[in-house]
Amino acid sequence: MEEEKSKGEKRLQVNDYVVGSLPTVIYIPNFITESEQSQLLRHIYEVPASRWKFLKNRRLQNWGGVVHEKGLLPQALPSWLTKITQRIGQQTGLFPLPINHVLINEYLPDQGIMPHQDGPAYFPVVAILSLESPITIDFTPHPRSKEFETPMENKDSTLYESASGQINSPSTESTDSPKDEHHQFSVLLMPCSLLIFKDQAYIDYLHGIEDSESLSLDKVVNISEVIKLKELQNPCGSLHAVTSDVTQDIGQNNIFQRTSTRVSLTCRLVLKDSAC
Ligand SMILES: O=C(O)CCC(=O)C(=O)O
Ligand SMILES: [Fe+2]
Repeated sequence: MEEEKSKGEKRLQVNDYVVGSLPTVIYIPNFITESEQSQLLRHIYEVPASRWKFLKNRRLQNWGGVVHEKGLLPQALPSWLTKITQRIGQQTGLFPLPINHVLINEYLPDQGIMPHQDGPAYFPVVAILSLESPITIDFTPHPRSKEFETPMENKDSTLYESASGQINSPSTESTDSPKDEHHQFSVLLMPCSLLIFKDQAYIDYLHGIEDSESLSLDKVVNISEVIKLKELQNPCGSLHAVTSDVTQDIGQNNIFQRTSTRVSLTCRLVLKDSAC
């Protein structure tokens, strides 16, 4: 992989990591090592219990300050987080300023996050680091893409907005069908991986995780990760079938059963600092 040096960190050629048909969805496997994952998890679970905010179907920690319409009421990120956010900034080169906001979401196997947009408070690039267990994140064209809508009604919007401190535009639970079913896709997020989505994927798509213990691999665009997952689930299984006919194998067994907790770090940049 072609790489160049940038401020002590190797700059990745992010275009080499584009998955699916949108050029603005980037998936980097093994962005951190397993030992870095363990260190992060240790920090996450060592914080005082009061750091956790409980939502209807998951809990989260908010780091960096409170996000509201006027911008961010900033609070410095702890060093165990800046270690990783600086690396994301330097290796991807996709953030014009240091990442200043991190949400840590914890999902039990039957928990997810409803389809939503992250909204205009953030610079339109999101980096999501996945820890502990795999999950699929689904992208759906916004029913009214191109224009930013405010929420009308949704399952957990009140809790989500107040407790997470972010300005979100969750899906409206409307019966509108997406503009083009064929443009729905999923990305399989393995532990230690980094997902980045930006621009069109940020603005014209909703993203979400089903609150179900069974996740479909049908629409996954990063197929090589599906193969890895199947190897993990069935190390002595029919590997030859996987390598000889990937599509057929995925078609035969395309449900992934979640059995353990997943933790994610959503790393973003709030451009407006409301303290200024
Ligand atoms: O946990 C994830 O992968 C998604 C989190 C997310 O979409 C958010 O925090 O806005
Ligand atoms: Fe999000």
